[in-house]
Amino acid sequence: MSDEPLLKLENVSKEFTVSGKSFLSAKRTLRAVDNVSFEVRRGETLALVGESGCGKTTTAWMILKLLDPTSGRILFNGEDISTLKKDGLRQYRKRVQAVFQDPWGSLDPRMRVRRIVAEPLIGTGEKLTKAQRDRRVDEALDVVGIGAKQGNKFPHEFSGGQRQRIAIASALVSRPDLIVLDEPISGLDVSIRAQMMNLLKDLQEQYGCAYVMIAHDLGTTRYMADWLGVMYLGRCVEMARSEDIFEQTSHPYTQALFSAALPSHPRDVGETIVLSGEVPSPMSPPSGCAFHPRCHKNLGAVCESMKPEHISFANNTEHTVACHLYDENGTAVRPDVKIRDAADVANK
Ligand SMILES: Nc1ncnc2c1ncn2[C@@H]1O[C@H](COP(=O)(O)OP(=O)(O)OP(=O)(O)O)[C@@H](O)[C@H]1O
Repeated sequence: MSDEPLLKLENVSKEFTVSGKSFLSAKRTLRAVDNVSFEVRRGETLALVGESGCGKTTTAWMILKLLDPTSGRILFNGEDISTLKKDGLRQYRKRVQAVFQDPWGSLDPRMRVRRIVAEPLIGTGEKLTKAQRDRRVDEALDVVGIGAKQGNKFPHEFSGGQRQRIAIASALVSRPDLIVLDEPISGLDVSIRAQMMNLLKDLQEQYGCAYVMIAHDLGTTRYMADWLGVMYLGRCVEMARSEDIFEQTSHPYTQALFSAALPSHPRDVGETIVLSGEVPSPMSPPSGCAFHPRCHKNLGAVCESMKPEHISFANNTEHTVACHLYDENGTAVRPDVKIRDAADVANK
């Protein structure tokens, strides 16, 4: 597999202007995504995790070109997607597809399933005869387990899991290089989630497409993802190969997230870390490290006043973290620090 990234985000940020509550109050800026950088290689899966409101969907929407970044660049096969016009944009829409949590949103209830699945083939510039198009639709319906014969039915004639399979068929039919999966299984019954994860993995093996996956559930990401990015209040606070993060969580936020979701992991945490309070509003983020008010390893003054840079670990440069607990080589400075030591540390 080529090492050239299929998708590259370079310091991507997105700000929204939000009106005040009353007519007279000033407009304010909300930074939903803050300097996010990562790469996705062909055929690999990168998952973004984090609590609600941390910027996962906004990031996905920018990749899908449903939103434009306020700053930074998104490169697809080395090309800045903000420069795409007409044909280039049409090609991009064909090569980058999406599956959302609620398939109802993307399945027109008045259309037969065949027509819905064929939709991404229309207007992509790819010259297909009707027979070729039909064959593609049949194949897509077959590989997702719906079966070509069911194509004349309407979406309401299928169960939730089947509807999600139809949405996947529709995403696959144009043979995309990348599919953005926005919580694709969280709306489904627990009993069929495993089937759906297996299906997505099988399809990736068969077609070689990459996935950017948004997930709340760490169990899913552990099974699906090659890379994991942990987001907090718009920032990607930790990023690494999935197996490396599951082996060694480094950012205190990642540790808290993992300790709550996977009580037996990670090995280095040992005890359950309870995250106190809510995620602060991105409209008025805390100073310094935005996680400091909730952090069980808060070092005090440095965390409260300085935004930590992203650094990579000396023994594994693919593992990056933005936290004052680590020095510029990624070595842990004070991994032992507990919150009660914070004032002492700050005074040293
Ligand atoms: N169009 C918009 N206008 C203003 N604020 C927005 C807009 N879209 C998103 N936001 C805000 O940006 C922040 C990030 O939202 P986003 O939906 O990307 O988070 P998320 O991690 O995907 O959350 P969830 O898991 O709940 O979908 C939130 O504070 C949200 O309220």
